[in-house]
Amino acid sequence: MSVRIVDVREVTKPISSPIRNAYIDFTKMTTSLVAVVTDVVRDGKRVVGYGFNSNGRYGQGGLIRERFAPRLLEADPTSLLDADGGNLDPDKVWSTLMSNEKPGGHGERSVAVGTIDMAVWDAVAKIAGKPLFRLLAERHGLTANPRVFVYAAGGYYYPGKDLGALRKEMRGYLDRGYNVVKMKIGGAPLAEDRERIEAVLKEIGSTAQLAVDANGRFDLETAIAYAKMLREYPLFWYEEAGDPLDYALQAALAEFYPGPMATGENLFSHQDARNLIRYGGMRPDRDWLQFDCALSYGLCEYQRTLEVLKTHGWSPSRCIPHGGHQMSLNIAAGLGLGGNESYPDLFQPYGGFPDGVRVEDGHIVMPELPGIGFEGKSDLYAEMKALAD
Ligand SMILES: O=C([O-])CC(=O)C(=O)O
Ligand SMILES: [Mg+2]
Repeated sequence: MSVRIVDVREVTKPISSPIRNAYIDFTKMTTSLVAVVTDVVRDGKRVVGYGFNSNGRYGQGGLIRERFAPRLLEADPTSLLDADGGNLDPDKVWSTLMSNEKPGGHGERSVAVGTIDMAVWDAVAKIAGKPLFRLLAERHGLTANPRVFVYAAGGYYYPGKDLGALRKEMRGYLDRGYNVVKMKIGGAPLAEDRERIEAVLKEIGSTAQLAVDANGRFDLETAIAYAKMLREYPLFWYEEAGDPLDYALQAALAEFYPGPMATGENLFSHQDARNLIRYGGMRPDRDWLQFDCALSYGLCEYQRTLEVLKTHGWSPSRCIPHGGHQMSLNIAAGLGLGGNESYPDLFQPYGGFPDGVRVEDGHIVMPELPGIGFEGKSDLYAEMKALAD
């Protein structure tokens, strides 16, 4: 049997909402939805792999249609296959996507490639007839663990949102089974953020922990001022204090913040991840890494990032990716990450879990669906199917 990619389709969809973090609002946010259509038939149906990019970066229809989809469709189909020709080889597909691309300058390109790469892995696992997390564990000689830690991200700034509304939002996450919640900081003066934090801590009591996210807003002085305030509270983590590429700031912050820090969602290559580990002062015994494959050249590149971490003495269990998508849930279950982000009320239908999956005690259990599992989420699959039909 041979396998051929017969089409790569893209549509840019809105995932807008009136929320705001310390840096951007999401009123114009979009995502690229991609379908990689193959000539393989499984259970009487053509195998189509699907992918999309995470929130925070916009849809990449231009790059995908002008540059990346044509490279795959123009390639010799046999050059994209694994050794016995029975499936696509994601690394060969990745190399074809990245042909004639110079190194460095990771940005929108890494989002376009990450989105297609997600669809390729979905197709590969479907052709293999397995959930992606099982396929990944097998490839790496690991035992999959379908029970994955998830936390609830929200706590955005929102017109008219007072402390009561913030507390209610957080209570809603606890009611849905989460035991770690996250809120935004840095979009209001420090004293006001302190009030917001105290209100949430009062609401969640000892049943949950709170993480805070500054979205890269602070200069060094402000990051340290916040560190001195935040270290008075038992926070789950202090996220993305300064500019994502300011490794010296991150390293200096460690001097003032003994608790866990988190960052990495805006680093888009294994080289950038390596620089964070080399120069960012991150501590493998307590800090968290949030690289998101959907924004950073996909799972082929994420595996290289995990290799870099290993070389520097970091366990994959210190990774809790940004983005709240099922792709990272599969990587977490297959390769032993520490968990995954989740946005219970935002970015639908792209984020979240297959229908019927419930959060219990801050964890979900992955269903045994072939591929990434998108077919198990009916609202998401309806959009995907419309693209492929
Ligand atoms: O507000 C955003 O851009 C999303 C974000 O940082 C996160 O989920 O950690
Ligand atoms: Mg963040």
